[in-house]
Amino acid sequence: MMKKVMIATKNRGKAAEFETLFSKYGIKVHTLLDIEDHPDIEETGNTFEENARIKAETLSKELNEMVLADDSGLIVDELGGAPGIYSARYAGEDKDDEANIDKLLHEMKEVPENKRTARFYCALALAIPGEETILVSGKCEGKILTERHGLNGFGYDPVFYATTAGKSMAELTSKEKNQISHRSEALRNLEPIMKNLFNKK
Ligand SMILES: O=P(O)(O)OP(=O)(O)OP(=O)(O)OC[C@H]1O[C@@H](n2cnc3c(O)ncnc32)[C@H](O)[C@@H]1O
Ligand SMILES: [Mg+2]
Repeated sequence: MMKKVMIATKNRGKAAEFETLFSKYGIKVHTLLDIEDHPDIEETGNTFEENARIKAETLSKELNEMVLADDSGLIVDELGGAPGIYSARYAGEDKDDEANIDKLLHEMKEVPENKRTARFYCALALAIPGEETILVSGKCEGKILTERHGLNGFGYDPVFYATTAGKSMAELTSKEKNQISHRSEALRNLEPIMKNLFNKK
């Protein structure tokens, strides 16, 4: 039997990363992009964890199967934690990565190098019918650059300098990003639980 997991996301960048991250377990990934005209699941929570739970549980109830959801974003110290859970719609409801970056660079225009610290955060929720939802998280420390660097990745990657890599996130190959990212750290924290689940089948 082919192992597969449904992920409650419409973000192509996330979907591609999960596809790679799960492939090493021999698990195939499906997302909301595979369901025609599926409406967005409203993120009405006040934390990454709440929003991840809402997305996972909503779709899990709808499909009556196990669903994983990712709620993530960029936390900038000098901006009091913004854009945070509003990262996707920082510059407006239409979710435009380039507009979001432009707004961030503008807000950070006068901020000196030593005060540009930030981190990516990822909460993952695994909803299983009839069971308590499992929540894990991961983060990745860095700084906000003053201009775009690199063409890989998605979202805020071009303006996020990842401390452990010594480069912008968009200058990393997907393999390199997957070694240090908030998303991969969160997924590693889910690994023992996933192993249990998939070996039971
Ligand atoms: O809710 P779904 O459908 O999963 O897709 P989304 O794009 O709306 O995702 P979020 O609500 O979790 O918002 C996360 C935003 O944070 C940013 N982000 C998250 N992870 C990122 C990463 O690895 N690299 C760059 N930006 C990231 C990116 O701009 C996302 O749009
Ligand atoms: Mg979203």
